[in-house]
Amino acid sequence: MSELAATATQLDQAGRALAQEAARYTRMGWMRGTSGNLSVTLNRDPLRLAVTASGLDKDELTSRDIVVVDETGAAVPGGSLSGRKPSAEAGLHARIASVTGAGAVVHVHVLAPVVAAERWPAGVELRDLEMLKGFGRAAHDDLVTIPVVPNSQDMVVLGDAFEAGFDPATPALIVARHGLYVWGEDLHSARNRAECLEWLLRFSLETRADAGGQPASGRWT
Ligand SMILES: CSCCC(=O)C(=O)COP(=O)(O)O
Ligand SMILES: [Zn+2]
Repeated sequence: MSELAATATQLDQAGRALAQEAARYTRMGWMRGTSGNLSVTLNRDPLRLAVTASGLDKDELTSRDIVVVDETGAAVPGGSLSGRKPSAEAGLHARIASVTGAGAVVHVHVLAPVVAAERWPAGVELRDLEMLKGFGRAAHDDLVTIPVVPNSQDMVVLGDAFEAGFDPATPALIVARHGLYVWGEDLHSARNRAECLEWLLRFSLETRADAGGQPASGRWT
């Protein structure tokens, strides 16, 4: 295997999957403008990810608009068929994949997590909701806390903050005033988790009194 630690076929498959998934998130309104980025793990040792290229409209990616990066998020030699740069956030993708063993990492600029982090900057607490099952947790779990870290342009700073608060049972991270990271064994699993978590966060914002929401009866809060 080459320095890329991936065959041309693997790269083509990864590129198609990432482009298709990014277009789907754009249609959902979760990758507005050029926001958001996605990655899949190609190889564990050495760590190699295929990550979306930087600064592109994520609705218009082709299978060539991906870059192979190493464990620091740096492009490996010959890692881009299109000569593009990796996502500015590739370093955090690589850190998450390294620490969690995830097969895919999704970063979206969906609104609810960012608003929730404004309300609960120490972490967003969720409990007793059926949708927690779709997030890989039991609905009856006492408490699930989605960690929140301050935004930074330095992916090492963000990675250190993520790792400091990492709980293996919670496959998500909110970056304050920025967006949401969710991971899973593949893109499909990460998307399911992201969709369920977005629902959970919207529910919290709309029903918790400490977010200015309207509890229906008070019985469940
Ligand atoms: C308006 S997007 C600002 C950059 C960002 O947060 C993002 O998710 C997209 O960055 P990339 O380098 O992956 O295009
Ligand atoms: Zn972002």
